[in-house]
Amino acid sequence: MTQTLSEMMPAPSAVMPDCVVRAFQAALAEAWRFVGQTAPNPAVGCALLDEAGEVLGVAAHHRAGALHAERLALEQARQAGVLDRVRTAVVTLEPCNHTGRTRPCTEALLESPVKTVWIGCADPNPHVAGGGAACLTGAGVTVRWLAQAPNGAALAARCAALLAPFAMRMAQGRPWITVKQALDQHGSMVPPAGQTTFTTPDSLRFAHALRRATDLVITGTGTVRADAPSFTVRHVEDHAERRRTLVVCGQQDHVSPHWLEQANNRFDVRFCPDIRELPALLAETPALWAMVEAGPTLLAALRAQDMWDDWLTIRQDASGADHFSVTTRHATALPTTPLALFPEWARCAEE
Ligand SMILES: NC(=O)C1=CN([C@@H]2O[C@H](COP(=O)(O)OP(=O)(O)OC[C@H]3O[C@@H](n4cnc5c(N)ncnc54)[C@H](OP(=O)(O)O)[C@@H]3O)[C@@H](O)[C@H]2O)C=CC1
Ligand SMILES: Nc1c(N[C@@H]2O[C@H](COP(=O)(O)O)[C@@H](O)[C@H]2O)[nH]c(=O)[nH]c1=O
Repeated sequence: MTQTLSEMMPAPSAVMPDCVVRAFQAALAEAWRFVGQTAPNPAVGCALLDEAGEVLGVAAHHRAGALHAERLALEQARQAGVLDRVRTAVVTLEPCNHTGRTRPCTEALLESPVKTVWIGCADPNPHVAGGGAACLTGAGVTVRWLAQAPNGAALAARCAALLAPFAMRMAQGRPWITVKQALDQHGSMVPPAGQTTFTTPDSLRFAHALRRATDLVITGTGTVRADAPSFTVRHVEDHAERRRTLVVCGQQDHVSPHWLEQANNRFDVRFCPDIRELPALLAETPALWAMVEAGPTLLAALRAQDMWDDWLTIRQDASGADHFSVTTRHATALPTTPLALFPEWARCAEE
């Protein structure tokens, strides 16, 4: 018997209902609050819905060793007395199916009344890839991939942006590297005498939010000598209880012992005399996302070695206003840069 073309085509993927769109937005927003605190684990968000599509709860993974987003969301639903009503789970990352620091999330979902799981991104961890979705499907749960929904591309890109630092770690064994470069109206990076910065208060808040979201700062001895920088998060709130790493490129005896003593109180300080050794040094740290705050000499060296993933330029015009632009080195294009998760993203344009 011959089949018609439409009979041979797979059934079209389900359109994502509005309630699932809202649930993904809520899960992404909750996960974003913990970006910079979860390393070596990825930031993940989860939302739970009832039969009618009402969001019953939202949770995120807070830090390595704490409950995964799915387990925390289910536990919160149990405590709120609404666990019996849960029918759909929306997760930014494929639920895990292995026992690491915690038990598999697939187990928790299968023990719950969840019938459908919407997944934002596949797990890029080569040791566990594919296991979570297959396990759920095998147990009779309906699994829907965001990217396959006809209206899912934009949210799938946001989930990929959230996951990009972890995905880089899995693919290349090093953190995602974001360069932040401030230029004055003449194209110079050097601040006026007596200052370490010259960008607007809004831009400084953005820069400090980027510090908060990243796990590691890369700088050069030239910047340390010129600015004695603190690299602390001051212009935005920072509740994170974690110790970040500071990598200083250059010779240790080129920085003052006093600055180094203060830096050691705040950071795990590492020196990198040759940036060809930087990938190996970064691989030794648990960092997912690194931020470069360095002067023109080190930036030129990083560019020459292709040692960056996205490059954020904050350029001041003659009126003192700042303009943001982002270049990415990856063919996957802008939406997958983790910078896309910042509320300020709308200010950025591709160069
Ligand atoms: N506008 C902005 O966004 C920023 C501006 N600045 C400004 O930049 C100025 C400082 O710039 P600059 O002197 O260029 O300082 P850098 O921060 O670029 O540090 C330069 C040092 O980095 C080290 N370095 C360079 N290349 C390599 C390499 N391939 N491997 C390992 N180490 C390397 C060398 O250290 P060594 O000599 O010890 O070997 C070099 O002297 C200051 O005025 C500061 O305020 C700084 C940060 C951001
Ligand atoms: N000049 C410049 C920046 N410069 C970066 O900020 C560092 C100072 O940080 P801190 O010691 O924490 O105040 C400085 O050494 C350099 O790395 N950053 C910006 O957002 N805008 C700016 O205009």
